[in-house]
Amino acid sequence: MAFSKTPQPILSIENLGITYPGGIEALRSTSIDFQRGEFNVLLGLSGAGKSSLLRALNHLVKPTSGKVTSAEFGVLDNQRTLRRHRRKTAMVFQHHQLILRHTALQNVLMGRLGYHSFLRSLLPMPQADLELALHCLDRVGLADKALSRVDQLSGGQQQRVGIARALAQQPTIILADEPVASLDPSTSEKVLSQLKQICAEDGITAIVSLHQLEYAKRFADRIIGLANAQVVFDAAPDQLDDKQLALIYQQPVSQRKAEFTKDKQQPSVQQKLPQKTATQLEIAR
Ligand SMILES: Nc1ncnc2c1ncn2[C@@H]1O[C@H](COP(=O)(O)OP(=O)(O)OP(=O)(O)O)[C@@H](O)[C@H]1O
Repeated sequence: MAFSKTPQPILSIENLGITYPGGIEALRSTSIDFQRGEFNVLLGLSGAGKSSLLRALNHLVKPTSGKVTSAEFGVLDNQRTLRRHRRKTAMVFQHHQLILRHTALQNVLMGRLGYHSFLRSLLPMPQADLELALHCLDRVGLADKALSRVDQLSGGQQQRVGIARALAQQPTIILADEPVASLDPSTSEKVLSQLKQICAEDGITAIVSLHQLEYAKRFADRIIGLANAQVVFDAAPDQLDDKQLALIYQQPVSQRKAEFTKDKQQPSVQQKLPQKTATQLEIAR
């Protein structure tokens, strides 16, 4: 089940744990090496811990234990290292987080902000940044929309602007948190194909959380399955059989406990219903 390790991971987590205030454990002591240029998909039920893991990789969520190590910059344990790591680690979000009243080009230029001081970023962007931003829009097929306001673009086009903004960071890693969750199937496929192709061309490591098993199987080089805050599968998509799927899609422990308690202590909804209504429910099934 373990994924074969090559000597040079670009990003590693070691005994990483995330517990939110209130005691909710989103990730239990987890260690993973992410290899250069790989397209990784995090798969799991809602609440399994995908977003928490993804966001901990650039400390948008602060881990409560363990460490994240960038091959380029070292352990993320100080502001300087974190700033440098974040500059080369771009994010693509489910709701793209674009400024809707700005043009596509203005949004893509935001990807360059990490390369400038605060004062410099108040001035017009350098010509080289403008050219790079246009090139990034061109790569996602939206050069002709550079001067369109983002609120005039379709959902798929908006997500492609989000990808172009990520590319403008000239990243070595892209973290994408459910990038196609708001898109229809055909647009989702186009967006994921484009993301995968660009990452392959540029040698970018992608770590992408997805809900759709079929996309995970089709696009991932490696699938990391999470359930109940733990990695339960870590291998190439062709290793994913029914047994492994059952592990990934097992009911959350909290839900199982709640149902066990409910079964033991309380009559089921059907038991509580008058006999006639319960029979009608049975028939309606
Ligand atoms: N900010 C937070 N504060 C408290 N608990 C949180 C917070 N964010 C997430 N959680 C909890 O942590 C657990 C893991 O959540 P997470 O969002 O990482 O899962 P997920 O697999 O990404 O789910 P989804 O697919 O629905 O986005 C869940 O029980 C969730 O309720």
